[in-house]
Amino acid sequence: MATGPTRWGVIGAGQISNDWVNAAQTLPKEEHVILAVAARNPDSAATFAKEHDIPKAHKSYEDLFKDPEVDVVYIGTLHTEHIRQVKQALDYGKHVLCEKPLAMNVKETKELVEYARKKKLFFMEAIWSRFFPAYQKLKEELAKGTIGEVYSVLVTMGIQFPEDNWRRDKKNGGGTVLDMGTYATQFASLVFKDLKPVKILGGGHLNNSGADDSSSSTIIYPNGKTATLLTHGGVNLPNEALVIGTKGTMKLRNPFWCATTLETPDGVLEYELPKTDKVMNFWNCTGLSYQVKEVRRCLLAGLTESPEMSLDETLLLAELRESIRKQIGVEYPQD
Ligand SMILES: NC(=O)C1=CN([C@@H]2O[C@H](COP(=O)(O)OP(=O)(O)OC[C@H]3O[C@@H](n4cnc5c(N)ncnc54)[C@H](OP(=O)(O)O)[C@@H]3O)[C@@H](O)[C@H]2O)C=CC1
Ligand SMILES: O=C(O)C(O)[C@H](O)[C@H](O)CO
Repeated sequence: MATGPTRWGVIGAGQISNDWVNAAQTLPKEEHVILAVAARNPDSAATFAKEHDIPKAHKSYEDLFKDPEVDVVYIGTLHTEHIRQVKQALDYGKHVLCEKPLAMNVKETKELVEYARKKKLFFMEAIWSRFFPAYQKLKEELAKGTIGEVYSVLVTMGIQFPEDNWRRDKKNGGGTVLDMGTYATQFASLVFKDLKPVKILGGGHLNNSGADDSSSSTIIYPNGKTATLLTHGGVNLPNEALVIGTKGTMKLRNPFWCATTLETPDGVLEYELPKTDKVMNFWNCTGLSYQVKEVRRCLLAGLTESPEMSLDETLLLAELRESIRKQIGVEYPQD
């Protein structure tokens, strides 16, 4: 791979893997090749491979991890499964990009971070938001002091999921804090990156499975700064992220976790996404290609972590989520 394309193996033939592969395939073939896929059911991997023009369909996840031609594995499975799958991929010497949330709780997240660091392989939680051009621009404007001293972050993420969606089922890792709180907390953490939270307040409602159906939380940072976050699985919220300073406000939207619009005091900036004619499951998902590019950039530079989404930050997000959802009363079997 030193000179050739990055050769990807994908595990999980579900919804996000569909979007991720379609997004990665918008990139030049000289840089990224989706070489292999594996699923729990070999027939499902074969069908996925055919649909996406992927040369190899392996009979098991382990067969894919063993494939010497695969440089890096993308894990697109439910987060209840990540702990075992990430470790096995690393054991076979693969670099790993793993879907968010990286794991079920702080304990699992720490275990994975330490494991990857010991192996000295590239490892990243797939917080794709960070690599959107609108995020890069927001960071530039924050660094320039465009809105002065920032005191407040306000984020809402709410999507009306059907009752039978796994996101509402605790045994499948459901709960809005794990699903949407990952995005909300990464935004707070991006803005207040140099500050250690002094207090985390959380509340919300549980559904019948014992997962949270809504959350309302405030992260108190030092020096009068706060981030207020709402998540909801039963109603659509504005899905915007605001950052408010002494000289004005900036807002990411459309929606904030894969933003194509940035409002600044000087005007509204719109960003076009890469195009595909493939069927996508989730909003703005050709934007997954930005993080795919980041992984190659890091591999070529010999980095084992992305400076934009470090493993320390992944740990912090896990801690924030755990504190919030435990205050709501969500306990997972993995805790
Ligand atoms: N970055 C983003 O924009 C998004 C990220 N996500 C994240 O991606 C992950 C997958 O979500 P999504 O694709 O929507 O989910 P899917 O329901 O489509 O499931 C994905 C895959 O997970 C595996 N899986 C599903 N159920 C089980 C189970 N009960 N036991 C073991 N494995 C199971 C299957 O793998 P197999 O095919 O091998 O059977 C399945 O194809 C989640 O962690 C989610 O948070 C989800 C949506 C968007
Ligand atoms: O990661 C995601 O984007 C999610 O799983 C969301 O909760 C949602 O489905 C939005 O697309």
